[in-house]
Amino acid sequence: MTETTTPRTHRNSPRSTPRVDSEVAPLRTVLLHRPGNELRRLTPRNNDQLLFDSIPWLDRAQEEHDAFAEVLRARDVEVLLLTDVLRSALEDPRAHAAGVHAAVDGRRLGAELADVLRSHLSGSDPTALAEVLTSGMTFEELPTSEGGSLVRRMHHPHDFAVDPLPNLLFTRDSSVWIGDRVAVSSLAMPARRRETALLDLVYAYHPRFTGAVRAYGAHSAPVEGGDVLLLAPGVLAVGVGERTTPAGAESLARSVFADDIAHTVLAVPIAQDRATMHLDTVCTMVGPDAVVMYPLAQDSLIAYTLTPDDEKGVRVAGPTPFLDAAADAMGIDRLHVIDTGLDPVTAEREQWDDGNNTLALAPGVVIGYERNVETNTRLEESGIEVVRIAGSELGSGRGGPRCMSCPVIRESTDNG
Ligand SMILES: NC(=O)NCCC[C@H](N)C(=O)O
Repeated sequence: MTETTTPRTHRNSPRSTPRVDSEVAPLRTVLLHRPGNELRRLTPRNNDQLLFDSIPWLDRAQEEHDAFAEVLRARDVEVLLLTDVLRSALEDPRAHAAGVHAAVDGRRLGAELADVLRSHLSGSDPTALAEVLTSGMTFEELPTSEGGSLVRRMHHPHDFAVDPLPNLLFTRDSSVWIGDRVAVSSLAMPARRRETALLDLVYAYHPRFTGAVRAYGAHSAPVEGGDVLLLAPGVLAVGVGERTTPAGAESLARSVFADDIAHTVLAVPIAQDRATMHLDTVCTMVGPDAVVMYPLAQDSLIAYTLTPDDEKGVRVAGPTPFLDAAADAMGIDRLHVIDTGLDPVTAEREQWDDGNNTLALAPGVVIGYERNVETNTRLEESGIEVVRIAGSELGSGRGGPRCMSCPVIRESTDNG
């Protein structure tokens, strides 16, 4: 299967520079990652640590992902693939040096092997470097060298000299556009931390993102994009749980207030469980004033309301029920919850399979996994168009269409 190398240019879009103000305004450009050899690194011994629930079948996962990308292109969405933009960015010698730096972990390799790997990667072309950065490298794949490194001799040949990044698939989490600024996430789990360096160099050196101004600091307290919902222009909800920490939510709020790109941040506690690792696993927006939400969360979600104070600090109010706090901040009467009306067992099963993790293509039009039959049916009964995609393999990493997509351009909300 060949990889799309040239993103298709969208038509009829008045907006061509990155900007995202809402969850549901018409989607124009999105960053995806087509799964690659990094998934071949998963074994029953490492999949827990690498945050996968089983061992995906790569060929089928690629087919499913290609179909996902095609659904987007068919709706006139420009699809940027992370591997393509990473390779292009690595053409810049400064990005190449940053990539080599990100790959070589001297603490793991020791001075001698670190030098060997650094010099090997410094001479490699952008495609080869991108492959190592995404798929990692085992000790047996390291370049040969003179002498007898203790590190090389004592490691198992299949140990990772450079860790693979199978969760790159979930581009939602590693960066998030807020207005015309991009926040490169500070990812919480060790298995995902190196993703920050890759997104950092893409946004710094890919010509498409020249001039992109940053929000938040990539090396601040953990904030993951799956926890960040742009409820309305200037209003963010930030899940705080297994990934985003209270300190992360507070410092993101400080940063967006200082940049004047938001006026309210709702910090929403979520259970510290794998099933609810991000806010978007229990709640996503399907219309400008409507969400689909895990029924068991509907009455229990609360929010602390953060606003800027006069001293350039953050005022904290609440907690109050999330739906009330959200409607208040959005300036609407009510944030409607689409009633999926599922019995508790079906609700739990479909939540686990990312039934609530929809990606809005436009107000009232979302992409969802086909397997969540009942959630999708109830959404349609409420007037939401659901474009179904297969995800039997993609879902093994526990992420749905929203998790697998980072919107880069959405149309202005005036017409959305
Ligand atoms: N926003 C999301 O919920 N993303 C899914 C991330 C799944 C990935 N295997 C992880 O555990 O981080």
